[in-house]
Amino acid sequence: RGDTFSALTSVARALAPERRLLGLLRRYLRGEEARLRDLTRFYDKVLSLHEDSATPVSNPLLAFTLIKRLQSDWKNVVHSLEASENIRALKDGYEKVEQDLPAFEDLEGAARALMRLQDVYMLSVKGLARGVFQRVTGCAVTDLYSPRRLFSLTGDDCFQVGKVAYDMGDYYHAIPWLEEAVSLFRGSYGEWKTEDEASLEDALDHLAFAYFQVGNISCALSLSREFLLYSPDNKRMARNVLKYEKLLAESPNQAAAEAVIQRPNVPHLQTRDTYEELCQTLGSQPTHYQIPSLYCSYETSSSPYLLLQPVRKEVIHLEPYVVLYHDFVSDTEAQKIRGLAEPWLQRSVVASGEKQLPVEYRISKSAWLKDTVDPVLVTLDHRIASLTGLDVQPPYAEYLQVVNYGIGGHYEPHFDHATSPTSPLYRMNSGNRVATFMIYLSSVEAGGATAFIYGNFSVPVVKNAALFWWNLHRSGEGDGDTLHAGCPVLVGDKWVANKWIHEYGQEFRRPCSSSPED
Ligand SMILES: O=C(O)CCC(=O)C(=O)O
Ligand SMILES: [Fe+2]
Repeated sequence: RGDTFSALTSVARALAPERRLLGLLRRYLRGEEARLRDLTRFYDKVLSLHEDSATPVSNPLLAFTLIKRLQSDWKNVVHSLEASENIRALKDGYEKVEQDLPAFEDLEGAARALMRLQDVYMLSVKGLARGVFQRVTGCAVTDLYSPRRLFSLTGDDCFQVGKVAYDMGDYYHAIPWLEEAVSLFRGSYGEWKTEDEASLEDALDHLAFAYFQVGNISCALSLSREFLLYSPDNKRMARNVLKYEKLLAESPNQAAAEAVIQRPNVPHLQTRDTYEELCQTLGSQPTHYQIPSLYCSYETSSSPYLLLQPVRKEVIHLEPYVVLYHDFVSDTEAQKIRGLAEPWLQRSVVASGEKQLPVEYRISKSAWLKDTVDPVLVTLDHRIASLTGLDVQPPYAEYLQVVNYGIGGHYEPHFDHATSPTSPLYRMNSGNRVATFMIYLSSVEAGGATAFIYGNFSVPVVKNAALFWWNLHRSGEGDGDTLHAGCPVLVGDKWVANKWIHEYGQEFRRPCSSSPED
């Protein structure tokens, strides 16, 4: 529980309990409909007796039934247990499903994901609430993705996102989401929805306080006044209005102060702008293909295997050296590997000192697959070895790490190699991670590119292709230029597999050098 949002397969699995709940609600509705039909029948019957005859009691049969109704029928109607039996069945059914439902941390994780997508892709909250994925820069509006069917959010949906930010003191995100909630609630005022947690008053209350927190007293005041229109007896709000009026009277220019709210701190601040720009290109490099040293070829070199089945190789970048091997796996192989990993997926962790921890900057689940699990993994190892010329037998390479990203799943700029001597990566006793071989096991609809920050390029998710790069210089020194990231997935189910190859075992395959530049 609490780990549904961090992989899309887990999110998909949450469809099952909802289908069970739908079944329960359908049964409940059928039961209640039948009950109300029967009550209506009784009502109509008695009503017609009152309307029909002039002296309904002159007939002894009618007189008898009047007495009987008042003595017995009405009591049975009013004290009927059917309604409570129906609701009991619904509640019992819900309790059985409850343990399979996402936890509050999932709601938080999913809400943070929407905010992340909003930030990295510069999406407008208004657009998101209407179901469109539009980047807004100044007056220019670009569609980053056009869904086949528009799906819009309700006031309560937007309130919940805003509330997650609000509770973290993150007013930068809370304000636009609560603004949207207020505007949607205003538009549907008076239409009560059973499923809603919040109302217009709640949204106004939170938004007013958020504006107060960032120093926008005049907005706080007008929202608080609007609140009092709906709940005039609220003492706390009345006190707030007085406080805001006093503050504004003391320093009237507060009214005009439109303070610029800073986006809350995120790691890698210095590289964040480049990272986000690279993500926004969604992997397209307009100028990149004009450089002659970057080329495509058929790799037939080192191994007889490749002569029989050449692999299309695309040199993407030289320093750091990054190549993309197209159609490295088949659709069947990709599907097979995803299926092997699925039951073992666990929240991804990162090395932090000597420990491994889940972090906000890596949102995915992953599983390690040993070669012995399935012959397809052995085939894959042979193929990697023949393409790279490196030894990928344990302990010279790690098991295959299969990764499934979650809602807005990402991996912010990082190095694959260890940057501290205490890193858990050294536990294999085969040195540092000299190279990364990463296979795209799925496509995505939008987002999820692999961005190389200092290389200033990003690679789109190309299904079945594999990306290769060296993490270390020939001297064994980490190559700082390999700082890279998995951009947040905007729309889609992204899967990758990592094969990390270590230094030892490669001495004659990639001879070392003392020049730090190599
Ligand atoms: O998913 C990606 O595009 C990059 C993943 C990555 O860098 C990693 O798993 O270490
Ligand atoms: Fe990486």
